[in-house]
Amino acid sequence: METDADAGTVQVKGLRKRFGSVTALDGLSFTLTPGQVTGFVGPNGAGKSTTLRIVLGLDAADDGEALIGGRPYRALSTPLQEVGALLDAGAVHPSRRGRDHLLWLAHSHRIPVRRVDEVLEQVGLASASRRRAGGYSLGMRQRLGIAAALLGDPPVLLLDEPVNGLDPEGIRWIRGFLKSLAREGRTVLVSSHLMSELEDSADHLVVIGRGRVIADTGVRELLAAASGDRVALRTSARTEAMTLLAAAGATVAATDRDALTVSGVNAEKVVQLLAGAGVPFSEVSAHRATLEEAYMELTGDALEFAAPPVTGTEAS
Ligand SMILES: Nc1ncnc2c1ncn2[C@@H]1O[C@H](COP(=O)(O)OP(=O)(O)OP(=O)(O)O)[C@@H](O)[C@H]1O
Repeated sequence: METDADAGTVQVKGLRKRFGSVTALDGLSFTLTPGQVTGFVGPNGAGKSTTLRIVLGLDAADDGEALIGGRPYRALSTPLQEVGALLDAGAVHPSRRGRDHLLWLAHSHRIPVRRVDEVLEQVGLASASRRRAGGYSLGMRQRLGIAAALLGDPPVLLLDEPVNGLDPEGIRWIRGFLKSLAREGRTVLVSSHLMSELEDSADHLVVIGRGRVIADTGVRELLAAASGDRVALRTSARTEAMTLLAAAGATVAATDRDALTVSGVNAEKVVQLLAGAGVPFSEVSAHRATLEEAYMELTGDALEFAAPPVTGTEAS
């Protein structure tokens, strides 16, 4: 990897792009920093692929610019060593063997052949590397695509929907792998239209909708804000607990036969009140929102294809 401090920084500045009457990008700006997995999230059609294509010099912006290590993609002298990308895992010719595909890439970019075997090993494809790509499963094609992105040992990795179509084992593998790449100090961007896919892997999120940034935030901060002061409570005496907590000024909602969500009173106070009144309980914990909940709260109706909100008791 390069040691240049700026090599891993990706800057997207005021990108605009129209396709006929469709505004795909409407003044999009964000910066990616090294050492983090950034989730690039938005519903279908939000503009994720268009952004990545522009960053990678495959499409031209109408306005604005995208810089990798301070330079536009076309100005990079050794692009594969500066940015690795996975855009379309199906792009490998089916009759080509996995290893040959990487060898061809390595030769054409003056990358040493030993890197081919290193990356095949790294993505867990070494034993299947002499098979033709046409016989690969989707998961194996994704791994080959990631191997190609890693070939030049770049400080920046941009992966468009790498989890798409993977089985649970493949998803688990990719999450851990992306995190380990970020821990090595690389800048990792992974796009997805499903927030749940980024649970446990993203450190930072850039959420977009209709070609604009809706949120640019740390995952921890987002979850803390979405979790609010809600407390989850498990009790076999639901009615008594509800009456007691409501009398103390809390707002209480039943979420299950023996579970309540309490807001307006913190966990410590809930324990104090229940214990003081002799109401039995088996669990009191600060409610931790899921990334999906936080996302819905954040984006609300900003999303083009959001489902109508579920209200009242249906939400439980
Ligand atoms: N080559 C093109 N010609 C016309 N319209 C396009 C083209 N590429 C993208 N668009 C439109 O631009 C908008 C943004 O598309 P884009 O593919 O960037 O979204 P996305 O967030 O990647 O969506 P998905 O999750 O479905 O991949 C959409 O309305 C799309 O239909």
